Amino acid sequence: MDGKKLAQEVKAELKQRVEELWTSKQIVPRLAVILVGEDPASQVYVRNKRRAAEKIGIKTVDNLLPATVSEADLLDLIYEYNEDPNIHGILVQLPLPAHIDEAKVTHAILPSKDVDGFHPVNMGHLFMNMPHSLPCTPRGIMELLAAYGISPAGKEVVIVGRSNIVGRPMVALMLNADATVTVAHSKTKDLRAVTKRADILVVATGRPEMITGADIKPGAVVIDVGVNRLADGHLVGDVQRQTVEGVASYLTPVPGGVGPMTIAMLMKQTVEFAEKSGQDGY
Ligand SMILES: NC(=O)C1=CN([C@@H]2O[C@H](COP(=O)(O)OP(=O)(O)OC[C@H]3O[C@@H](n4cnc5c(N)ncnc54)[C@H](OP(=O)(O)O)[C@@H]3O)[C@@H](O)[C@H]2O)C=CC1
Ligand SMILES: Nc1nc(=O)c2c([nH]1)NC[C@@H]1CN(c3ccc(C(=O)N[C@@H](CCC(=O)O)C(=O)O)cc3)C=[N+]21
Ligand SMILES: [Mg+2]
Repeated sequence: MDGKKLAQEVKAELKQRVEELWTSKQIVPRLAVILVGEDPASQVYVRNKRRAAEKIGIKTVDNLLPATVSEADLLDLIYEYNEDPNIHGILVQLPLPAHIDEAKVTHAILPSKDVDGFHPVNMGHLFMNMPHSLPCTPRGIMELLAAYGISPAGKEVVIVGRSNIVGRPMVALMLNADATVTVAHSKTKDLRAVTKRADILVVATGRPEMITGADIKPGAVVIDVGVNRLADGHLVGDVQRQTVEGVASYLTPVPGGVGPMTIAMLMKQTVEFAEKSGQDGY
């Protein structure tokens, strides 16, 4: 499944919507990105986001804060963006340094500007199938499946991983799409027995190539969320491509699968918020 190609198509459509927003309302979508510390992987994401935004016509306001920044100063920056009517989306790159409370920061972002969909209000709405903001990675996966004509309705969907960023919101989106959902994690007994049931398997563990061909039902659709940088600089997923390829009907590559879709969905959410600005919010 070619996430890179689909992401290009999504971004081309967004570019048109951004032009229309300017013509009709003289609004430029603006996204504030906050990165704390100098984690090299995070810097790559921030750079990719900035590049995608530039192409579409979204303005990004990048804040690269030192790892030593205080929680109070970080919160103050968020409050400023909450108040600023020209900022439509706020994203704080996770994980944060240990001295900063991630929950406190996530909860400080105004739900109406929460492009990641991580605020408990947005997460709650999502689980009740009344979403305001959709987490980018799971949403990108749903759009990939749709583009390939794969409907989760009535299917056995197994999600490996239960993080707030990927696994949990993925559960909600799959349930909202009428799948029968099973969630596996590090305490799951006999993981293979569980993954082998899946018609659609979503893997988000951060364990390089942990899922192999022996873990898959023949013909399954396999979505690899993992992005693991090996010591030799090589990028691999959580799924072992060589052994899974021959067993699965579809597999998302790493790189070029879920990653580019995540960025495209971040752009989409920002444009949607800009389009809604001035309307009844929260
Ligand atoms: N492509 C993209 O857009 C994105 C990619 N990623 C990538 O996806 C991966 C996962 O990210 P994230 O969800 O943030 O990771 P977390 O570390 O937050 O969560 C990992 C989850 O996997 C579970 N897990 C870990 N080891 C095993 C195991 N051996 N068997 C079964 N379950 C296991 C954990 O279980 P437990 O809860 O019990 O600890 C946990 O729920 C990473 O590689 C990350 O880089 C993440 C976000 C976006
Ligand atoms: N608040 C927050 N929101 C996030 O969405 C978020 C986050 N924090 N912290 C980190 C994870 C990870 N993540 C990725 C996004 C894009 C790629 C991506 O574009 N990957 C490319 C290649 C990247 C490369 O070459 O390194 C690909 O898979 O083809 C990867 C990973 C978003 N995350
Ligand atoms: Mg922390």
